[in-house]
Amino acid sequence: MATQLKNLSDFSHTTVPNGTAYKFAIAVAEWNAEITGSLYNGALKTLLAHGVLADNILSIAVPGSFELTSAADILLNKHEELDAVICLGCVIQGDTKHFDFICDAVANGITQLSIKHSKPVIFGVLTTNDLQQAIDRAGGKHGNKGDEAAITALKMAELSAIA
Ligand SMILES: Nc1c(NC[C@H](O)[C@H](O)[C@H](O)CO)[nH]c(=O)[nH]c1=O
Ligand SMILES: CC(=O)[C@@H](O)COP(=O)(O)O
Repeated sequence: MATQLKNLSDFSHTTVPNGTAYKFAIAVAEWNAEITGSLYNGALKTLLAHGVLADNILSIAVPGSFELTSAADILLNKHEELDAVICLGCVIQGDTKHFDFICDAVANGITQLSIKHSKPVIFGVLTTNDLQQAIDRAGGKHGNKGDEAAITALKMAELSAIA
């Protein structure tokens, strides 16, 4: 499994841009809140640790991961100054195919949104078979996907600035 080869929180501080000049939004799904809360805390801590000003981080909650795409679209339409939007969620397989539809909708929706706005929209959504896999990736043995999402946002904001 790829994550077993790379800890989600493993990154070199020397390769992460300083975020003082950048403005970010974080959209967090309320489903599986004990997991998404950990993802959010990881992302926030990582942004602040790399110089992002607290006043330059706009955070909102949405009911579920399916709503992350529309929330990011609303944020990008209303706040043109944003350099990137981080979308955080946790989708856990249930008894039906609902999992597949949500995961596909969010992944494809976020991808299309990033292209529509020419702004980085970061896919920080766990899509796991069970709760333990989510725990392992939200500050557990495989690190925190919120950290990874924040690092990605910083790198993409820098890329957008220098490209
Ligand atoms: N089962 C999970 C959901 N389901 C809710 C959807 O995301 C959505 O809010 C609903 O279908 C109404 O549009 N959401 C998660 O984030 N994680 C899940 O495991
Ligand atoms: C991903 C989901 O929506 C899922 O948790 C819902 O569970 P079920 O498929 O058993 O209805």
